[in-house]
Amino acid sequence: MPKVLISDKMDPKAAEIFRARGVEVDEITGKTPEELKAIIGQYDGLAIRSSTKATKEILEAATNLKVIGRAGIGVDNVDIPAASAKGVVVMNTPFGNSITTAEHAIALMFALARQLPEADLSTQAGKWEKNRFMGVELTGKTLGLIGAGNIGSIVADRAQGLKMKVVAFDPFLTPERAIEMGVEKVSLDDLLLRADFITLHTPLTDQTRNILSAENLAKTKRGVRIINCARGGLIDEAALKEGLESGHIAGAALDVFAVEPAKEHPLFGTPNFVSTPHLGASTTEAQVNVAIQVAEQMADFLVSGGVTNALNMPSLSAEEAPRLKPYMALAEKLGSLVGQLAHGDLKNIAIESEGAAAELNQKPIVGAVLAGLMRVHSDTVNMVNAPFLAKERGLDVREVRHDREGDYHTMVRVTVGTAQGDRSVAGTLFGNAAPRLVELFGIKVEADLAGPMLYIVNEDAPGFIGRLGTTLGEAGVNIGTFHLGRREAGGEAILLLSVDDVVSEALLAQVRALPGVKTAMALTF
Ligand SMILES: NC(=O)C1=CN([C@@H]2O[C@H](COP(=O)(O)OP(=O)(O)OC[C@H]3O[C@@H](n4cnc5c(N)ncnc54)[C@H](O)[C@@H]3O)[C@@H](O)[C@H]2O)C=CC1
Ligand SMILES: O=C(O)CCC(=O)C(=O)O
Repeated sequence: MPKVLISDKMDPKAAEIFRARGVEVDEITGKTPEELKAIIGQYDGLAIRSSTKATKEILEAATNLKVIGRAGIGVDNVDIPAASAKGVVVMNTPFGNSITTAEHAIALMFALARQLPEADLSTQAGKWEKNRFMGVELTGKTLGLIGAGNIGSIVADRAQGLKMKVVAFDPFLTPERAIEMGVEKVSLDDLLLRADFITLHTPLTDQTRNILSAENLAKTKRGVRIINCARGGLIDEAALKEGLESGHIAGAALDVFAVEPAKEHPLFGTPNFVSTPHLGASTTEAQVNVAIQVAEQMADFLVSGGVTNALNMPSLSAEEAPRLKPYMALAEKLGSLVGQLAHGDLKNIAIESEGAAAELNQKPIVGAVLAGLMRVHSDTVNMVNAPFLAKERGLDVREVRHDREGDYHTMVRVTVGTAQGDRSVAGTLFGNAAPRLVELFGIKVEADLAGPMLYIVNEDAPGFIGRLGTTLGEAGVNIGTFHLGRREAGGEAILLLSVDDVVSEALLAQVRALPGVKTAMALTF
């Protein structure tokens, strides 16, 4: 009988479902990492919320673990690469607590607009300070939404009900979806300039970390009020404190902090600062939803092998799995490559298969391309929800099978439509197993897409490779593999290098300054 550990406080429905499905369950919360390490080896499944950190060290000790189920959305407390490397499936429940979290953002917006926490404290202290608390109306104000996904779109809907004007910054929000949501799609600078209230609803990624930096906070309207129910780390907390103290920022409400639990914090006691202890998902309804969902998904997987809402594994039947697996690895890498390289709004995407690939079920291949593409911007995207999210966001997805066989016995090509025109990448499988890039933006180049990489476009000229090698070598960066392609002799050339460590911004700047370099970007796979 499979055995699951519930290591964070979860609605009792989860344990009920596990037992009813024939899964043995222990509920042991509040363990230190060392204590968890000592017991995790007994379990096939680990059901968590946000307190348990499923780190590499814990996973190393998890000798029997097959699945981690997150009763919630964010999986930043799970080391997904380490779990994948161990073959542990990571699942989340992407929609169960969205309404509740959106409502918390709205509640905090009201708390700021009417200084509810301070007014409550003062009134209960017997002060009756009617003249001290002068609020602002929400009606007619502009709400700036950073991140317009599941939760952001519910916040937008509720804010419109309050007669607010909603402007949104989200690189994946298509103009069509913005119209459908009734929001105005704007640049971040425009949002900062115009918003009376700003609310954040993005995951924490390299692109969103510190999105409200000191510099960006300084661009906001005087009197702005800021709400964060997404992830700590999106706002520069020291700059936020300065803004509140100077009066430039009229109020800030944080449900999440860069370091949690935040039992002490420089922001505590700052005027017009409101905080809650990561309560965004804490309603009875949301907790019942996510507990039921996570237990059902994990039990399905442990008892019958069914996969739903996995972040590191496609949904697959047992027969298709072995043939499709390498194709999905290829598809995800190609999606990730175009996601990292193509700039601006993507309007459409075509996934073409030819040769042996065209004979397979295309859905998992398409799902893997979309997951790779969108995971660049949101770590909550998975194979299952990627096609749905693409549709919701108005991304036109085309799936084409070609009967013909070209230069390769099997090939997958991904083409995205951008404002600069179509951008296409293609790959094959070597030995029917190893994913290989074979074409990038019209240039033939063969490469493994793995680990940290460096992408360079340069003018094909003698001496360049030597200069590049010297620059990387002097910075202590070891080159693993080196792949080269060019349109024609003396024309545009592409270099794809795998490197042992992620290339820093400072080193990228040095590479960009080399003669003949047109583009240099760090990529990760
Ligand atoms: N406080 C709490 O208890 C809870 C917090 N959350 C957090 O809320 C956040 C949002 O969750 P969902 O809406 O479900 O996720 P989602 O994946 O549906 O939406 C995230 C949105 O952020 C956008 N985005 C990605 N990079 C961006 C960038 N650089 N700039 C602007 N937008 C960007 C994406 O395109 C996407 O539309 C997550 O971080 C999640 O962990 C979720 C539930 C409860
Ligand atoms: O489980 C919780 O209380 C936190 C929820 C959360 O942050 C999430 O679902 O991303």
